[in-house]
Amino acid sequence: MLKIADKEFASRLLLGTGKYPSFDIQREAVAVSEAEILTFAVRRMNIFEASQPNFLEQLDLKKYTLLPNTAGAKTAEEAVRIARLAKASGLCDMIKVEVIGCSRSLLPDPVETLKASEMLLEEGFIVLPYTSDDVVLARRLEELGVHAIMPGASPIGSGQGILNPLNLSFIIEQSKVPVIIDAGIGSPSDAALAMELGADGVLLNTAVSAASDPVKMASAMKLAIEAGRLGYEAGRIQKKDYGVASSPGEGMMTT
Ligand SMILES: CC(=O)[C@@H](O)[C@H](O)COP(=O)(O)O
Repeated sequence: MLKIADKEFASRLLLGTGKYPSFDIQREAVAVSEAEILTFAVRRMNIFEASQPNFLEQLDLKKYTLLPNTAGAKTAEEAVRIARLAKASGLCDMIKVEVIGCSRSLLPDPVETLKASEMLLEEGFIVLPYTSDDVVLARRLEELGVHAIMPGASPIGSGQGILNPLNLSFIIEQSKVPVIIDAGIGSPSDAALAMELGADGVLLNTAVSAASDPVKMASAMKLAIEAGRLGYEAGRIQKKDYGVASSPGEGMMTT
């Protein structure tokens, strides 16, 4: 089980809700993914405008935990304002802190992310910050008291997969809160690798929503995350420099 604060989830896949070709495809993709946590950008969701189409209306909200995110924020203050709006909607008490520091790479601003996380923790939110794969920043966030760390695999929407597995391993090794690899996942093998590294979960959006067949890809991601987790729990063999025969040589009959 994935445990975040006092909440437990059977699925380790967290799914974004942006950029699907249609609500119907999105609904089907979400269903086959078996994800229990859905993230959405508060700024892009018409949560206060009943007249506007809204994906959340299409869902049985009792089946999902909503994870609003502060996408669009460039400062800690903006992120906090967006988080308060999300809380006021009454839909959720968790928040994914996303403070972008570079509009080209979409990489997070470490200083503002730390600041926003601190402010939101003081206000009683369950805080899940999206961070870079910086090991020291991850430790500082955990020391603040965040409820999960969400380091990026690579830039949001890039589909480049895991660029720095070593840093992610260091973060996973040092963290006592769940580590959820967030952003940049491009294929099921990327998601499986994240889980094999020992991550507690994977958050992804574009790899599914922009796939040629989002529903099939949602299913593939679910299976990859389950396979990666099983592989991690099973314990992979050590890599060796030279070949080692798979069949025992001793005791074999010779002619
Ligand atoms: C939806 C969301 O929260 C994104 O900001 C997230 O980081 C996913 O990134 P990808 O689209 O690269 O999976």
